[in-house]
Amino acid sequence: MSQPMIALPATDPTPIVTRFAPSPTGLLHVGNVRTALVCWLAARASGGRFLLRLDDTDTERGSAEFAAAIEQDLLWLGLGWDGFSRQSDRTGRYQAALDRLKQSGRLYPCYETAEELELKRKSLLARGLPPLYDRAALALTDADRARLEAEGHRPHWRFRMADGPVEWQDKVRGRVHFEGRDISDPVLVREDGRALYHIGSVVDDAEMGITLVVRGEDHVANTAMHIQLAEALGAVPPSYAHTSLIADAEGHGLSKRLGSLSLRSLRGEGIEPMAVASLLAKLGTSDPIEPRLSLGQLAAEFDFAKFSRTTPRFDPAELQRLNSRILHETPYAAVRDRLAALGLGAVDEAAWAVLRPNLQRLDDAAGWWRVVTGPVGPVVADAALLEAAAAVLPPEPWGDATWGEWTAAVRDRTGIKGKPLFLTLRLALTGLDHGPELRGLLPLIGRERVAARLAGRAA
Ligand SMILES: Nc1ncnc2c1ncn2[C@@H]1O[C@H](COP(=O)(O)OP(=O)(O)OP(=O)(O)O)[C@@H](O)[C@H]1O
Repeated sequence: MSQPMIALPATDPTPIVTRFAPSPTGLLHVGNVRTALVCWLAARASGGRFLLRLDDTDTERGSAEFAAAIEQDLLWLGLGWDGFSRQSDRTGRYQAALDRLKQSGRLYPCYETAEELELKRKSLLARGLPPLYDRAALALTDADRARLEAEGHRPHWRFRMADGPVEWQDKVRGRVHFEGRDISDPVLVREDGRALYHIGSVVDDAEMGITLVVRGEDHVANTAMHIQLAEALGAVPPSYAHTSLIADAEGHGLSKRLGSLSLRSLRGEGIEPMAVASLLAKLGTSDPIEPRLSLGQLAAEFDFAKFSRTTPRFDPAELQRLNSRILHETPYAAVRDRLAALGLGAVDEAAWAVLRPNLQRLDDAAGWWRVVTGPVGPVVADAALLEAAAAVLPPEPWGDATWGEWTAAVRDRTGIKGKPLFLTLRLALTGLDHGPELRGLLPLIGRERVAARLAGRAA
């Protein structure tokens, strides 16, 4: 008998709870931001929740300033969160989990020094073997441990991986398979008593009800271990999506600590948040990169099935092109307050429509607005032509049709048309040989200033 056809919904109907968990060790770079954006879009596309969790337990390298900068940068991009936490506030929860692992025998103390471990590693590699920890510490007796402690050795603690397969269906990479025995027992607690990132990550994901972990592929091997860790703590591991890592235009990796391609520097260069989002949401996917004006639209187009596993390169020139195209489409209501903050409160909707096709960044508007309000030192290329043009300058009010009517009258009077006419007028009215359409500029400049500039006076 043939199987009945089942119509599956196109998208995952279950609301996803996901999180972005950066360490505050530097400014977010475009790779981090792409991961955050993918998390956010996955949550929004499913009607779910996006949590921000600062992985701030490394007090040596992290700082409160970087933590604040991460929050500001995400908000600038529009990636608000539905829940916020700091791992430094939750160390008691991690300690409780570590105690449980000790009780169940999955966490065991080790006393090798870094030098001893390095020697073991080198010797394994020299014999062509994988550098797995040999679990020598599991053979220590209570008396051995007491002696080591009495000699002043402090233990670090390892999680005992179980043998057997660890598998998951990754939303980007498909089926991923590891063998537990191929993974070295990871250190979860250092000699100084500090818990490493893994325990916080797994405990928080479980206690915060995370259903999907989206992170860079630098974490794939960690995930096999995190799955076992979650299970050892009695939790159901979440689903996973490991996105490829973004490289710079030359193909080099990015690092927060090295200050690569930060979101902040792009913002300083006048890049619009939606230009960044439009590029990063589509980079490394099968969708074309096109300007998008809202995150909601990007969420509607979001699908993990579109992501490829190749390493995408971030091209600043492409971002710049997108930025211009986005500004050219941005409606007045979206920029009114920002124009006012630039001292351009007088730029109204009609003026914005004239200026925006010439913008590469928003603050270019100030330069073009000065062309309107003056003073502009006109360039007189043909005094006779300008005199004739002034003689047929129509009375106000001026509108969209004025430019066409006026230049037709100048042409009829002088017999000059085309480029010699238009370039001469442009140089006289703006002092420049390029810029916004004169049809739109003319009514903004107004008759008084136009007349003065035609007469060669700065106005
Ligand atoms: N180049 C990259 N492309 C995409 N995602 C990345 C890239 N680098 C890091 N990520 C992801 O960003 C998230 C935050 O990572 P993390 O805070 O460790 O950043 P990092 O840049 O690796 O920092 P650091 O340089 O301090 O190690 C993780 O999910 C990580 O996988």
